[in-house]
Amino acid sequence: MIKAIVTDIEGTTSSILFVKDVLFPYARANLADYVRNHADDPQVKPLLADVCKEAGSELSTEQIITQLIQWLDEDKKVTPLKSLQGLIWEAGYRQGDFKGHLYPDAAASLKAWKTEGLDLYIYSSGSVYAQKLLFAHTEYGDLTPLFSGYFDTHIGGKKEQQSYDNIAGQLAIPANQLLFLSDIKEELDAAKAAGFETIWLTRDSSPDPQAEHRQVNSFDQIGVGRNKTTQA
Ligand SMILES: CSCCC(=O)C(=O)COP(=O)(O)O
Ligand SMILES: [Mg+2]
Repeated sequence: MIKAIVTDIEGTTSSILFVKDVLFPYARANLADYVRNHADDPQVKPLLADVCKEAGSELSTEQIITQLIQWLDEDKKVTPLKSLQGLIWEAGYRQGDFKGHLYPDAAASLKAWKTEGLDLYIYSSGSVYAQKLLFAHTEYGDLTPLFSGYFDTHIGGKKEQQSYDNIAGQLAIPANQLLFLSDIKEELDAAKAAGFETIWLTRDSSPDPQAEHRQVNSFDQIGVGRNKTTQA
């Protein structure tokens, strides 16, 4: 019996194009000015120090900016970059430049599952701050009350089994009572190795007949909750 659902964002609850064509370009366009203007802020300074640690050398502010832009262009899931992106997106959400994208089927199912008593969690490479911003500013209003918690790369990388062991440990729920939803097979493989139930959101792509994960193209097909099972 599934007690809680842990879901990925990009490609799962929300469109990849929203992240690639709206969020990432907005962060890229504003990153240099943001870092220059906030380099000494207490919440930014340690992130810039983490960039140097991650890069393995002392960098000037301008070199830090160049390094961050390189990681952003390569879509590297480096924790200080993800934290800075969240801080930069805040202005975009607050000014109404964009809203957090959510597939209609994801919004409806998340609401229904919560009503049925399932606990819902997010696990994304985007920072917890960025996750909360996205769900607080959707076409469906503020959906943050649906979620009982959020995980980002501070718990570990999404393709590592240990991260899912850590999540199950923090939630104090046996892994076989947790369902993980993602669009990325390697993330699902890691979750399955930790004992999670898994479902692969294939959305518009063709199913993979070899995969060990149940595949659906919409949240409507998932069918968990009271008197339901995760089996196809
Ligand atoms: C919090 S939304 C921004 C998503 C993001 O920055 C990202 O890297 C996508 O990661 P995900 O783990 O949701 O695929
Ligand atoms: Mg994803």
